[in-house]
Amino acid sequence: MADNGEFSFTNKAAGMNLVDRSRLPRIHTHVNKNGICHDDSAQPVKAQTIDELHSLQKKKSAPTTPIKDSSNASTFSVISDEERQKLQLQSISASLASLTRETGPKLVKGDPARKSETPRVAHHHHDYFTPTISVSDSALKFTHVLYNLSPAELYEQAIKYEHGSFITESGALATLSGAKTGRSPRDKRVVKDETTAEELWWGKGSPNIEMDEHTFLVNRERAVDYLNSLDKVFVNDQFLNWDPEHRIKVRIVSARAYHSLFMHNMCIRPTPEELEDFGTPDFTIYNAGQFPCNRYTHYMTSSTSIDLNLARREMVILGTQYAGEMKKGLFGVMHYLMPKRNILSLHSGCNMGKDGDVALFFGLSGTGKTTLSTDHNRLLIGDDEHCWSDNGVSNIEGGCYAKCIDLSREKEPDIWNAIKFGTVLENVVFDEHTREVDYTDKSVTENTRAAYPIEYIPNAKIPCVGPHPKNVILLACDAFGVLPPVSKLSLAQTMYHFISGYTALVAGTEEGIKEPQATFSACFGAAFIMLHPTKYAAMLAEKMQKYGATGWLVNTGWSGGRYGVGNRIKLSYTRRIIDAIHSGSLLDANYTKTEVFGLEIPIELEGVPSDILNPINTWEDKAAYNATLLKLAGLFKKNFEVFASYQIGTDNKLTEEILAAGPN
Ligand SMILES: Nc1ncnc2c1ncn2[C@@H]1O[C@H](COP(=O)(O)OP(=O)(O)O)[C@@H](O)[C@H]1O
Ligand SMILES: C=C(OP(=O)(O)O)C(=O)O
Ligand SMILES: [Ca+2]
Ligand SMILES: [Mn+2]
Repeated sequence: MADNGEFSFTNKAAGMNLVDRSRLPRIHTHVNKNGICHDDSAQPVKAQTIDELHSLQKKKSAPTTPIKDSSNASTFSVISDEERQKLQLQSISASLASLTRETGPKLVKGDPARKSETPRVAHHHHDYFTPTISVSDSALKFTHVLYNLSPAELYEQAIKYEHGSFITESGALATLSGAKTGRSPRDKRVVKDETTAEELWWGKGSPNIEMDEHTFLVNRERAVDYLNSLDKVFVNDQFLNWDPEHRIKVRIVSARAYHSLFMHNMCIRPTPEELEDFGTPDFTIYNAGQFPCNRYTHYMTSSTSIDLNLARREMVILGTQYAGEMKKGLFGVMHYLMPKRNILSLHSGCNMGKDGDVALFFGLSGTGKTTLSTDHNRLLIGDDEHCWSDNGVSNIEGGCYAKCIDLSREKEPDIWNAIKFGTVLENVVFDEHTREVDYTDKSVTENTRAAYPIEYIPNAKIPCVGPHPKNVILLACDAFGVLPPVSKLSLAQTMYHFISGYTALVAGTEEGIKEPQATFSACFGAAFIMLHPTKYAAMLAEKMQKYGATGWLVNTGWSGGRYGVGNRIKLSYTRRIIDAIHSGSLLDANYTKTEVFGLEIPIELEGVPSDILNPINTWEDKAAYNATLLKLAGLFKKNFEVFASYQIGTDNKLTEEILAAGPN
């Protein structure tokens, strides 16, 4: 390097200083009258101490308050922020009241780590949270409430206090859901009282395992006492259902920032104004997470319990931190509340073309609802839970919950790009230094998941509502490899397959499932429905008839042999099939009918090799194909026996046609 400039560095001689300080220009400072040096390039900060400096960093934002008592609605607009905060804390305290104590715990808003907050607010609230029974330690203690925190605040809480929380390279919050990495359907209990005994589906095949009111209260008290024993609890006040006429207000009380952020993403997020008008929730979840149920409690068969009380409009979660339990728990509640209003609740994805054609995607976990409803050429209404009312369709949720195993940027770019700041990434494995996620790694579980707000998908339809569906697509992931990649269904066939709800359950989403296996789940969601399957089926048939929707069966599973022999149908082929359904071109194709299941299958479909359209062509061993086909048909028939004696709605003719629409 030439030694000709004032700022040149020199390293010519070994052992010399890299920078020759004598050649650098001096920084000119002046000495003021106090004798203190200043660098005059910027104004000095308006702070005398470090604490003061830090206090400048955060701008005060008015606390949002959900409480509006209808009795003082007229005075609401003039009440002070302080008064609002009082009312809000009263409502949350009422939610957290232990039943024996009549009054809730003393609550303080904010993070207990910010010590200065406690005495100030504590002083305010002392006068009206007077314990009504003899004072115990729990009655003396304050519970801090972290109310509807923002994603940024929840990130900080998670990273500071929850083991296994990290920021990934793309900005998502990686978390661990603990010992449970999937739902626990065998630990779900529903209170059987006079009303629910009549209304709900009980007995063989039903997901509703009974418990009594008293046992529910035992578990509720256990969860509430646990939550109140913590230094802080998270409270989310949010909405379900984008149809404004049928919106449900939900409150979620939980112990972890992870759970609060998950529900922030999955439920509909209220605006600050909506939160001020929130009032009393329609439904409350008490999620005690890791805290187990007590095995001496009646009806308990493990340390996990998910308890639903429809009369009290409450759910209690003990002994599992799997967040999907809350999301699907609320879905069950909607399967009860919506049909009462003559609205059909659907375990389906939903999207809409630019011309307003809506498609529903029914299917069990892992069959492709999220993947196929997230379609760059169409508007996403939702990926998992919808309502079909006289107004059309509406999403129940405010977010999506995508499977991440083997996620690829190329095949699923919209989901890939949604995994950014704000997204909860469950149970994934990442590089400890770069924080790059390895989506192929199943070390924690195969059921790795991303939960993100629906607006993270660029072509989301906000508000998430649409007109009546034109196509009803039933997704089955057929591990036997004998169902065709696509079949056009008659209404009776659609109902037969809807009631059957066949798929191969893919590993991981439910505890204890290690390999795909054939399963039947009525209405493609037996784990979540509350009424008898034929009630939902009758509503679906009526709506499909009324609005002229076409039914389709799409196999997103195996081709060329059963699981272990053949391969899963390429996602790109399934996408071409779905495109042809949306565009209407498949409706006009030439069809042939299959043996045994009597399914109408197209002879040709653009972008898909014709020989895979009929599965027999893809099997080398034709005898094995026929045997497997008959085996699956037998399983269908056996499963349907329990439904053979039921009437579907008021239409005798349709009921008979449905019974005849299965395999022969
Ligand atoms: N042909 C296919 N069609 C749909 N999904 C497929 C196909 N092949 C592989 N997959 C994978 O299967 C999974 C489907 O999961 P997902 O869409 O989350 O199901 P659901 O939402 O119904 O639970 C995704 O991981 C997707 O990448
Ligand atoms: C969260 C779930 O939904 P899905 O797998 O259908 O996306 C689940 O079934 O637990
Ligand atoms: Ca599901
Ligand atoms: Mn899904």
